[in-house]
Amino acid sequence: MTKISFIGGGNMARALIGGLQSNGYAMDAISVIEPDADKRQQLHAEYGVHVTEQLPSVSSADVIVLAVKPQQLRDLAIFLGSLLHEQLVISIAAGIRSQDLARWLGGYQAIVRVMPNTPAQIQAGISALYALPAVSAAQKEIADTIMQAAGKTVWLDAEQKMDAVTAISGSGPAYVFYFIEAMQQAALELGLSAEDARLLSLQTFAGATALAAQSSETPATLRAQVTSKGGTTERALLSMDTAGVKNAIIHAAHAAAARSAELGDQLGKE
Ligand SMILES: NC(=O)C1=CN([C@@H]2O[C@H](COP(=O)(O)OP(=O)(O)OC[C@H]3O[C@@H](n4cnc5c(N)ncnc54)[C@H](O)[C@@H]3O)[C@@H](O)[C@H]2O)C=CC1
Ligand SMILES: O=C(O)[C@@H]1CCC=N1
Repeated sequence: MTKISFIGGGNMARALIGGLQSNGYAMDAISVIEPDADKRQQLHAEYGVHVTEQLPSVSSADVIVLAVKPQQLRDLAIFLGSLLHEQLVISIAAGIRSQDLARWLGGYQAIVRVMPNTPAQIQAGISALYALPAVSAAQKEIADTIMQAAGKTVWLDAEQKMDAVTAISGSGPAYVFYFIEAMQQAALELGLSAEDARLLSLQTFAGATALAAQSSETPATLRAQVTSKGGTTERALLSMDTAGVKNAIIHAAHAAAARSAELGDQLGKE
């Protein structure tokens, strides 16, 4: 079993470990290096993974997943470089470009950059992957297998596309949760119980998403099928258009992509 060492045991590492566990991955092949003692204890209790605060323990891993904040990556990578010997390095940090990471690692090139998302924890994630040219086909296969335990994978032909991916699928779950929050609040205001508000809004999302995925019709056509002339949906959509909801969502995604590029520019300079 490929030994995986996560550096950083926060939200995204937990999501990926949860996905690996649900997929039957041996939890004793996974270790997590995390400075926060409470998080270490929780990870060990919940998943049975090895936990430590000692960075040198990565030496025994086959794959190292860098799961710290983008702002924490450079200092970590500078230490990590001397501990590497043929391991595959997977970075999930938003914005940080592979060549900047390679430079911080002292020229180490076996790097796959990945943008996962949190539905990974129930194997419903999607990850985009980009490999530096030095990464072998076998290493790409390993990265793909690990990320498939968390959901679907897509390989990018140009790293520049990571900014767009980050804005759509990386940050995207938060946009969907935001919409669900709004739907549930409206349901409560309209007099439904909390239980019904949750069930009705979540099943509506799940059903509409499944329909959009399975149907050959475009989302616009599916939307038109809900919208009776002079009816309730028409009134709701008019309200959304007047408030500029669609444009706000599009602008939000552009803002996220711009922030991803900005993180790469700012942090990559160092
Ligand atoms: N949360 C999300 O939805 C997604 C996050 N990402 C990326 O994943 C990375 C991690 O994000 P989160 O898990 O949300 O952050 P987080 O803050 O929950 O986790 C980061 C963890 O790294 C630990 N840490 C800090 N310095 C460390 C060091 N030197 N060695 C070992 N561990 C250290 C922290 O104690 C913390 O537990 C970020 O780079 C983010 O851009 C990517 C896709 C989605
Ligand atoms: O908000 C962030 O910066 C990270 C990257 C994508 C999702 N969470």
